[in-house]
Amino acid sequence: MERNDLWNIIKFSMKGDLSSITFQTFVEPAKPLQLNNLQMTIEVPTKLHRDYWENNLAAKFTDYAFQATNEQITPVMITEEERQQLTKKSQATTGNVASGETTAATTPTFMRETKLNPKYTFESFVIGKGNQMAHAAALVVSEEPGTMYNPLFFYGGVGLGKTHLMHAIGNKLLETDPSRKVKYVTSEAFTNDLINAIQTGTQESFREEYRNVDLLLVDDIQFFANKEATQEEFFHTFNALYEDDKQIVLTSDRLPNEIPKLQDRLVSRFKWGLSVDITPPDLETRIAILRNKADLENIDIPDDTLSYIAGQIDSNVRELEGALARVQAYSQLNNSKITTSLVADALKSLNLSNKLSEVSIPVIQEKVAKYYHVTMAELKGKKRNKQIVTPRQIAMYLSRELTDSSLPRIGNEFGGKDHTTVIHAYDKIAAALKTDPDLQQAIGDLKSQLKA
Ligand SMILES: Nc1ncnc2c1ncn2[C@@H]1O[C@H](COP(=O)(O)OP(=O)(O)OP(=O)(O)O)[C@@H](O)[C@H]1O
Repeated sequence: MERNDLWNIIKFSMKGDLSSITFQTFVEPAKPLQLNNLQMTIEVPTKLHRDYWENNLAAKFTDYAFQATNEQITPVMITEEERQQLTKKSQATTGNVASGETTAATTPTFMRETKLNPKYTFESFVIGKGNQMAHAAALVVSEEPGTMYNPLFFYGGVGLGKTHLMHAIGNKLLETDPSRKVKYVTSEAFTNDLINAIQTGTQESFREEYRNVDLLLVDDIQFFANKEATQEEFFHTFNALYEDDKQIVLTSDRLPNEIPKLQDRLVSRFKWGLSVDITPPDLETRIAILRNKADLENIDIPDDTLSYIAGQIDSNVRELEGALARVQAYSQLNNSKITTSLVADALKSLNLSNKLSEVSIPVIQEKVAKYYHVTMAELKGKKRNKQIVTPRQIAMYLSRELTDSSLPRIGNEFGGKDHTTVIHAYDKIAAALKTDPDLQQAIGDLKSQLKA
């Protein structure tokens, strides 16, 4: 989630929770500066504000952030004056931005304790077609680290569960044997740690810290792109761990050979183990993920409403969870039960997805069904008689024209049809439209009804 989106959600929650004077005094003037490594740096006007935040608001912040993102995000408070001093200092040295890490630079950053998210476990991970193999490989690695798949490399788009699986491996390993040393870092944190070690002459401790672990988890290694010194150091870290049969797990948004300027020797090492991709969840898995999450959080929500959310958001799981958190907040605020119409309102007013301001596929289906006097079930069904096939094809055509849903998603909304069926329907109607005045009339009528 973007920094400002998250901040707005937290502010919104705090507003409902604090007295209006407290809110105006302490929350209103605070400014989120940066969201990085599970820390949000927040600027406040004075030391008094900072102290108040640290003593009274930080815990609330973390709770609300967790509700919205499922991640343990800590606020790092900084006064305006401190920020100005840091900016001056960093301009004079490396051009580093003011961040929580800079303010806390008294101990080397790499000595920070690894924080695994306790909620990211195998139990809370929903298995579907797109992540089945990744899940199985992760489980094997957590049971027998350093033996079968080393390194284990997950790749795939954002918010699809790569970090979740990584933490699950760490959590499971520690549960089985709490004496094991597990280190989780993002590739950016690895780079920052290295820079910090070089600046403070503590490379030896850096190496000790990274090379004496049983399990090293490095997230988002696509950010190693173009970073020569980091790659060099990581190469040696990798070799030391590998030779010692220690487990390495890596994630990236793409395959190693697609990461720009990643040294060949790293690319080839990353291929020694197992690379598994994670693909976006299908509708059923999205519904299962939402159901799982709703049950975990004790959110009372009917099945058809969950299906509605899952139908609206097909990009990634993070957005899906974000939508559920927004819906929950919206229902609490309005003091009403969660229903499909409340969800439609909640998602629209929070402007979660542009698609929602457009016509949706179910609405198109309803209008077409009514226009041609067929039922919704017939429209989504398999019957092949002309009185039903034509309206079905028209509805598919309009879904493609008027929404930006993908072909597979349109197919899904029509009772799980293949995307090639949607293409065929679209082409057929588009061709007929050139010559058939009745069809032109019908499509014109339907479009104007849908836009009304
Ligand atoms: N299959 C799943 N079951 C349950 N929760 C899931 C699943 N997949 C993803 N999630 C949840 O979705 C959110 C985003 O997942 P995660 O952070 O692991 O994504 P990612 O692939 O690492 O993305 P990024 O590349 O942006 O770091 C997390 O809260 C995670 O728990």
